[in-house]
Amino acid sequence: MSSFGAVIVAAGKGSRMGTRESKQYLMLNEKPIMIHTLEVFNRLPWLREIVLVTGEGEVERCRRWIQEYRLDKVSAVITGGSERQQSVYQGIKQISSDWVMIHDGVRPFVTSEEIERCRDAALREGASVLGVPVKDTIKQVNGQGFIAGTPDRQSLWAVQTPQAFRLSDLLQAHQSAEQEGFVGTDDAMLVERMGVPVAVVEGKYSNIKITTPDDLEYAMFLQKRKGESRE
Ligand SMILES: Nc1ccn([C@@H]2O[C@H](COP(=O)(O)OP(=O)(O)OP(=O)(O)O)[C@@H](O)[C@H]2O)c(=O)n1
Ligand SMILES: C[C@](O)(CO)[C@H](O)COP(=O)(O)O
Repeated sequence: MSSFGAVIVAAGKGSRMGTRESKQYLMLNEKPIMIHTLEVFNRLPWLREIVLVTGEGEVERCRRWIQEYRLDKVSAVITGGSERQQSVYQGIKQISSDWVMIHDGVRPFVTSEEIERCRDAALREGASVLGVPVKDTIKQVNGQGFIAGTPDRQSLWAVQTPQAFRLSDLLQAHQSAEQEGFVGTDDAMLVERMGVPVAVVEGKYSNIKITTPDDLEYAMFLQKRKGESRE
């Protein structure tokens, strides 16, 4: 099978969390959130390498955690950039596999089953992302705070990570975006604009991105449930 690597991005400031410590380093059940995430990927037998992208001044601490938790697939720990896109680009330059998965370090509840469905869809279709159909009605709102439009909910999905691509496609997409000054909010945007079809794979609503304080409470519930399901 083609070789797969993963880039776990954990170099953000976590401003929406409002904590002194960036959220990816916060303890969840006595273990840093990003370590929970790395452990999920490190358990995948078919994954060839993991590149961790972390914050300025955090490389040594992360390297100690990697040793402590025996994350033997981590091949490099590097610092990211001021934008998530820059962190991803730095990370994929360290990957030597044919395919790469990009995953947020603050999405610790993704399962190996979801990751493998994302992998298989990428191998089949060329690129793939995990996502879930939105449950709320989504509105476009204008600058005056009034509804400007209501997209058809049937076509709306909340897209998550991992997002999987051919390494060559993603490198080219990031290079083009950097040259053209284009900044997207996910990697699929950069590949879409290159005309590469991206398949959406239905994941789980529990694959949350820990972003604001209320997410932490839900994360503690999910972690407890995860622990209980192992007993
Ligand atoms: N310059 C950045 C920004 C974000 N990320 C990572 O990308 C993931 C998703 O980003 P987000 O949830 O927005 O994290 P932050 O940017 O830290 O959050 P905020 O926008 O609240 O500051 C996180 O794992 C974050 O650490 C990153 O590696 N480099
Ligand atoms: C990549 C992502 O997680 C997909 O939903 C999301 O776009 C990241 O956005 P953020 O503002 O960088 O958290």
